[in-house]
Amino acid sequence: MRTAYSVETVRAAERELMDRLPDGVLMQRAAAGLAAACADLLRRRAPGRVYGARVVLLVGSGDNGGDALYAGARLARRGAGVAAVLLAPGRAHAPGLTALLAAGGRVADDPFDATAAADLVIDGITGIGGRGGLRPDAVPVARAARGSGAVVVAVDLPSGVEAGSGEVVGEALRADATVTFGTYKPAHLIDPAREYAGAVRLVDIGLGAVLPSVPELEALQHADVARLLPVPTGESDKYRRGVLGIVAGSARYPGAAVLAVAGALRGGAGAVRYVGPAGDAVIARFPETLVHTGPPAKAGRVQAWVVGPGLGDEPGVRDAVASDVPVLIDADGLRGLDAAAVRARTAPTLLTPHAGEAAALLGIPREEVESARLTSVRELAARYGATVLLKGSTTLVASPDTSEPVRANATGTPWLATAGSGDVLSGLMGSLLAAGLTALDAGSVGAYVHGLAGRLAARGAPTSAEGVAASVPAAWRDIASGP
Ligand SMILES: NC(=O)C1=CN([C@@H]2O[C@H](COP(=O)(O)OP(=O)(O)OC[C@H]3O[C@@H](n4cnc5c(N)ncnc54)[C@H](O)[C@@H]3O)[C@@H](O)[C@H]2O)[C@@H](O)CC1
Ligand SMILES: Nc1ncnc2c1ncn2[C@@H]1O[C@H](COP(=O)(O)OP(=O)(O)O)[C@@H](O)[C@H]1O
Ligand SMILES: [K+]
Repeated sequence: MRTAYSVETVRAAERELMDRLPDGVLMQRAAAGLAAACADLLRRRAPGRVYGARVVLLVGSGDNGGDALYAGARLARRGAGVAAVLLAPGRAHAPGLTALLAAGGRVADDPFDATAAADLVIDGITGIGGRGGLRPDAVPVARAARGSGAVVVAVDLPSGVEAGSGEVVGEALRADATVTFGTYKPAHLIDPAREYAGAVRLVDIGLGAVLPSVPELEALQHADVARLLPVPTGESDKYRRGVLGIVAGSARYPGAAVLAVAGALRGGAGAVRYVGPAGDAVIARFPETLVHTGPPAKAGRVQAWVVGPGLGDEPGVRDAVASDVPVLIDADGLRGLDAAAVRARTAPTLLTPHAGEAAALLGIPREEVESARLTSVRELAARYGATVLLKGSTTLVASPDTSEPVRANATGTPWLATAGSGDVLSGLMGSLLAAGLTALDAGSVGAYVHGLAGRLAARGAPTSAEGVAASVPAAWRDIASGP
């Protein structure tokens, strides 16, 4: 599990730790980890050593720049030629600059000449104190660094991203690698910032001892998902594995029903009951499905419902919401959803909007959701008293219980932005709900498997929702077989 803490929590923990330690120790720990990571990267490219390598530091006005300066000093002591570009010359971290100069480093005469010749650039413009994207004076230097042949290593965070939300407002410096300290921050787990960070390395500075036990955000890894995937045993029968009911499809969108059933069958349901007008299309593709044309309440016992994909104006949402088993509500099922009825439910509810649907539920413009995904998913979970999965390039899953961390999933690929892939996801998560996973686990495990299936299906070329469903078993096997 990767865990991330909010900026406020990180700052409070750092203060507490600093009070216990002699001055400057934390920054030295950070700089030592940063310098070691840079030395590793330099060894991996010509000329294959630190001695003689050309290193440029981009130094802002805060402690992020201080980390860069001290790391630069360490590299200079090992024979690298280190030049610092001071973006706020009068306000650069003074002891850090003194250390760099004492170690044989220098201040760059011309930032553009320096970056053009660099093997490695250390981005220490801003860290957790950065707000509102790169400032105009930093933009040309950042672009020159990115456009040079140098490896770009971000200190703590790629400069210009919002540490607490993962937003990128304006311009940010894309890194090949990021070295962060003490704990991940939300920006390391949430796109678009996550993508700007490149490969992230976490350096232990002793913060773990003072961080609270519950993080703000967590991201499941293979081993976590493997533990949660349901596996049938000798005692299992189809009912114990879970029967999933699917209320989906309409005369206009019969395919959504087929895709949701496809996801459900690959998600391990013992049986799938399909309720709606697309029974013929479903049976033609999946003869193992139990179909029913009456209302959901009369369809027979299920352990969970999925309601909404391609539903159009077909009825059925009310029955599902009124049931006493877990319910996943997606797509058309979310339209005009009655918050009071959802809050009154006794069994778990999982709402799975994309940004447009989330915006409609919150009554705000889509861009507002896109630019504040973490806040939006929390707000929806609170309003509906339900677990909410917000789809997108990073999928976020929030429980209505605010003491639970939000789960972030980034296993997906932009190739998943294809019609019907969300229907497959609904069926898959529905099966996991029917198997007894909590709404938070079903959502985050489903998103993880679906994202990986999307990657396997695409492998760099367009794929379809059917292709994603067909790759779920390969993704499942990959996860279950271990790291
Ligand atoms: N607090 C601690 O104990 C530790 C902090 N460390 C480092 O300290 C960093 C935080 O340092 P600070 O709080 O000084 O904050 P930063 O260094 O992230 O940035 C703050 C400074 O940048 C300026 N700034 C803000 N937004 C800007 C923008 N868009 N463009 C240009 N300049 C901008 C501000 O005016 C301020 O002077 C961490 O990210 C980490 O790198 C590490 O040394 C580990 C220990
Ligand atoms: N840029 C992206 N990167 C990764 N995954 C994406 C991206 N865009 C969409 N997805 C994923 O693709 C799926 C699309 O679902 P949805 O929007 O409901 O589409 P549909 O209604 O057509 O099925 C979701 O799982 C979503 O997280
Ligand atoms: K930085």
